[in-house]
Amino acid sequence: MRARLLLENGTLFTGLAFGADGESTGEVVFNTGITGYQEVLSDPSYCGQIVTMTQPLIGNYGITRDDFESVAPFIHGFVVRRHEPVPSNWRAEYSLDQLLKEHGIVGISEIDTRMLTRIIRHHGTMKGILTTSAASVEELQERLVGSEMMRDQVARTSTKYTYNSPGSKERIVLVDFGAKSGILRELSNRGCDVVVVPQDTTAEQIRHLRPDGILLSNGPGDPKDVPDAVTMVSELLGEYPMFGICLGHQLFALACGADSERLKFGHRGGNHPVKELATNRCYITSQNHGYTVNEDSILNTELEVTHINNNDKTIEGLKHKNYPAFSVQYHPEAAPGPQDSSYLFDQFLQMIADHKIKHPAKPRQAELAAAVKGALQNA
Ligand SMILES: NC(=O)CC[C@H](N)C(=O)O
Repeated sequence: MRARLLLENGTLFTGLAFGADGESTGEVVFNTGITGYQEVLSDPSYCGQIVTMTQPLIGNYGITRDDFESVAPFIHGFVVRRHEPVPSNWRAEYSLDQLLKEHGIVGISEIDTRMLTRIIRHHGTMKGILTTSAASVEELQERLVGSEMMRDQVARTSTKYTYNSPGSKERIVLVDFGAKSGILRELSNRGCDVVVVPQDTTAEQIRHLRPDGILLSNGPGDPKDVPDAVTMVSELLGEYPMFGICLGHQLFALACGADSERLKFGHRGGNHPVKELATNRCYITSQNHGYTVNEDSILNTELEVTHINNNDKTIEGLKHKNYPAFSVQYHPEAAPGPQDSSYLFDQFLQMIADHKIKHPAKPRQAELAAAVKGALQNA
């Protein structure tokens, strides 16, 4: 069966359909990972996007329950050069085609994904419509023009309820803006007592959880679409050690008074070189983002740039000059991609340990102690 992808600039790709029948619109982006299509499909940060894999052979190792990065995929379409319907892998439980069918996601194969990627690199990311319908190109164009880009992806992908993943060590409040499971996995592997909270949790509600540290997760969309989260971060800054990942990094920057902007075509893949400025060392990182922190906007803040992208020199890491808080634009939890940056989770836990030495009594406990002492003296 035929599927078609029409871009905002008028380019039409005709290929073979796989996955679900139907039609969807979204921002068309590309990912350069050679493996990891399952993690890409299930990364909530792709919510509302039509994803193209530049690796030409996709589906050959199938789908495994253990490799999901969220319970369900949120992408709006999947574009590949060649779709392999029969997986060949002992871990495969079912096929890519089945996964897309189960979740109503339209796939298209047998199109020139190299050409599509070059168009996106040249023009920048743009909207597209992916369909298995027989509609005329004019009809598709009309629907594409009339379609709105999503603005509420964080609310769609975040947990609705607070839940606990118990551990015996530090209590980390993980604010879920559309978090990949890998973040929770990294914290749990280190024995942390993780409390995952919804994206609209207030600073006061987080204080009631008595955290040792706060982790701001990755997530989809424009960081400026979640202003209440920026307020929450600014209220808790300095009070608790904080670590921001991807969207969390952008929210941390906005909370410190910096600005964010859209990248022409974003960074998506497992091969992005990032330079750590303190050591001049280069890390190959896993990335998936379309926005970045504006460099000039850092100047009037208390932020310091710690990492830059070696390809386009954009900001990849920040730290607060006076508070225990830092962030990275890339994915230390990998999944998919290189695991070289997982040490950042250890760095976060070390920051929490140092903070505890400097602030042995939590402000609230100190307040309580002072109140009790006052009450005893007056008695
Ligand atoms: N993976 C992420 O957290 C992405 C952050 C943000 N949605 C962006 O595209 O820049």
